[in-house]
Amino acid sequence: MADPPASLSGQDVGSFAYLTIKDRIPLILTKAIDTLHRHKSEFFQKHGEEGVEAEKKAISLLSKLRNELQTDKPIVPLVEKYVDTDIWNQYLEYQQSLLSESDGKPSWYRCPWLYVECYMYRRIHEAIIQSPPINDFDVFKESKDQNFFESQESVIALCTHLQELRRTIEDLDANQLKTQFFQLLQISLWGNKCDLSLSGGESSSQKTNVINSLEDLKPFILVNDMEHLWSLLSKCKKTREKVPIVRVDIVLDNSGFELITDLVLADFLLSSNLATEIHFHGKSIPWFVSDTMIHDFNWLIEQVKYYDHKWMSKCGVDWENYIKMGRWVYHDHMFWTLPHEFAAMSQVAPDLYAELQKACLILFKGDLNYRKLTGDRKWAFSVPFHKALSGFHPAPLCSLRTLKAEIQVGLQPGQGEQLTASEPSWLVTGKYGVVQFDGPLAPSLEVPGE
Ligand SMILES: O=P(O)(O)OC[C@@]1(O)O[C@H](CO)[C@@H](O)[C@@H]1O
Ligand SMILES: [Mn+2]
Repeated sequence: MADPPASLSGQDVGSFAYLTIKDRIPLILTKAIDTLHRHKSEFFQKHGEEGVEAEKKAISLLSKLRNELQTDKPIVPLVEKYVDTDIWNQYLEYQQSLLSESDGKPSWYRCPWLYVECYMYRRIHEAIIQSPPINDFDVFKESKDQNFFESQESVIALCTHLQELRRTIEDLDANQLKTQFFQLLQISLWGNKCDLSLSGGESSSQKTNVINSLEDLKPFILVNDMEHLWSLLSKCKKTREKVPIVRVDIVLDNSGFELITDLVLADFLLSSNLATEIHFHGKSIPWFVSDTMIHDFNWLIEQVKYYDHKWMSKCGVDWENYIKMGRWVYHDHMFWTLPHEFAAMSQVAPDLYAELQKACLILFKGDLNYRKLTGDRKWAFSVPFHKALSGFHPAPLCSLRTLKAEIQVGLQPGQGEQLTASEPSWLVTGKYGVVQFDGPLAPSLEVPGE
């Protein structure tokens, strides 16, 4: 099999990767430092002088990181013992092995963008765990919570919509159910626009009622495989006597409004009997500013449950019950916060790969997951999604992604080039999206070993 294309990297001056490393990541680091500053009195109240010293230490570590990045210093090994420290340092050695003598050391602009961006977030985590007693502080928690509070109107509308849907769901025929399914898939897709790492931490909450704008947004869905998802889940539903469990896994992305859209979709999948259990996969450390951790997941459900709105609090009560009954299960494997492309998962995290193989369908939310599914490489726009997955296929899978990086595959011949000509920023603003499926080929088309 031919070598895959080169990785996106900061070596391409002017590229989105280059601009992210040069401008956006230092801004995110500065905001993290500011957040620590603003919590100084809280740290003092909680921990006395020790808390203030810890804040100072974390800030100096983050400032050092920012300087390394802004002066393109060599990437340095992690030093604090943690569950994944050795894996990260082995990965750095692997990056070194890819460079020739003359290339020099792995550095911020020389290494793949995917690696250095993930590494940056892991270094933020190292700075915090090196600063006890504030070693469990989430520098992004405030902005994740703020995104939820600023999206209240849309959350109320969505929860009301879901409860109305649940009241009538028994009377819907297959076509009506499909229509509702497609609507909630699109709402989950567009919920992905609310991403703080794109906005550099600036607010990106959902201000308008997204349900009313689905028709207007439809032309911006470049790949729409929703029919595949419907036929897959309908088939699973029909074979329930033989296969009683229909499991859908959702690899989460951002907390706040996007997470609400994912929980609403997950509730519908159970209420419609299209699935019998939902498994969510979140991050185990603060990641890409807005990505969901267990404390965000639990906090959000608590907020919804105690919100002073009848239908919203009904959703929160239902969602808490799904978790208690084991119909919703939350996982946070450390693989999701490693730098590896997903094609490496079966080698690096065989337990996670085996877990995902239990699913009838895996939904991958967001842009970073898409970058890892396709290896963040310079594929031609018309390369088939299956090929770009480079053998990653634990189960039928679908990416729900708004485009925020210069990578897109599975387009029609000429479709990408046409967009580049008419709208040069189409790959990176989040304005366009895909619902892109990779499932079992029809048996006659399956070519062994391809
Ligand atoms: O995975 P998400 O939350 O959809 O988006 C994450 C992300 O798009 O934010 C940054 C914006 O440049 C990218 O580096 C990264 O891929
Ligand atoms: Mn994200």
